[in-house]
Amino acid sequence: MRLLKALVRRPSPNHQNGLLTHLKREETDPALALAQWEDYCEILRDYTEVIEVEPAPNYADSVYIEDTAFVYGNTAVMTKLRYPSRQPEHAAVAETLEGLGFEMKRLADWAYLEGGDILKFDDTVWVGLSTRSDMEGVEWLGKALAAYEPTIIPVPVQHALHLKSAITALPDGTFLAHPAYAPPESYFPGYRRTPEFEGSQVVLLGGDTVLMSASAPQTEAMLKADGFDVITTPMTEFEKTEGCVTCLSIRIRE
Ligand SMILES: NC(=O)NCCC[C@H](N)C(=O)O
Repeated sequence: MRLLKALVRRPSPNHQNGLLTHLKREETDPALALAQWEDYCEILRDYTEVIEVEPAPNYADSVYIEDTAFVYGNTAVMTKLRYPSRQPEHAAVAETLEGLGFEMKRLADWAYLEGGDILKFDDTVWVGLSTRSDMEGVEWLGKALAAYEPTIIPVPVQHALHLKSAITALPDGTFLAHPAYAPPESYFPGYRRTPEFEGSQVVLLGGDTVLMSASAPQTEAMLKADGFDVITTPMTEFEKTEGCVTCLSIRIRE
């Protein structure tokens, strides 16, 4: 589970016009978004090698690089983004992953799957059936990863954009979820309930250290009391277009 590399992509100057599913549009500050992205990258750099994929300034949501690909072992699965406005984001990410030596897999044209819907912990992969990902996507992911024989569990997602908007794993194998947004508890081996929605989204940096949004101070206090090392970073400009700490990077783990 050691973090080896993280791929990131600079925000588009047009980031504020990104897709919205659950939120109303709010003005974002492009300079602040860039500063928040740089802070995020700086934190990742303390823990791993950070690789910047060629920017895609014409694509408003391109900073949310997690949605474009999923890496498991030596395989990189290029996902299939639901909306045409996001589909051109794939090309440079695929090129970067191919250049890193990954075996590349692609989904069938008719399948949909976004990286924000894929939650991996040890040998299990939970896949959200949200408005963005479907059962065809789950099946193609299973085919792409067949050599590794992971357990793949499709999970209904009704109240959040992606599975990982509502639930993420902690280093000890428990899960963090906000009760109002999370999928049914029966799909996971137990939840820690977060007081704030943004508190359910963490990135594992190694050991007991997790990175989370500064928008969830009560969850931060809860995790610290539970013995985790918590690093927070401001994410307000990305939260306005339904992004979070997970979607700003593709993590490559051992
Ligand atoms: N993995 C993620 O949580 N991605 C966030 C994507 C937000 C973007 N505005 C979208 O709706 O596609």
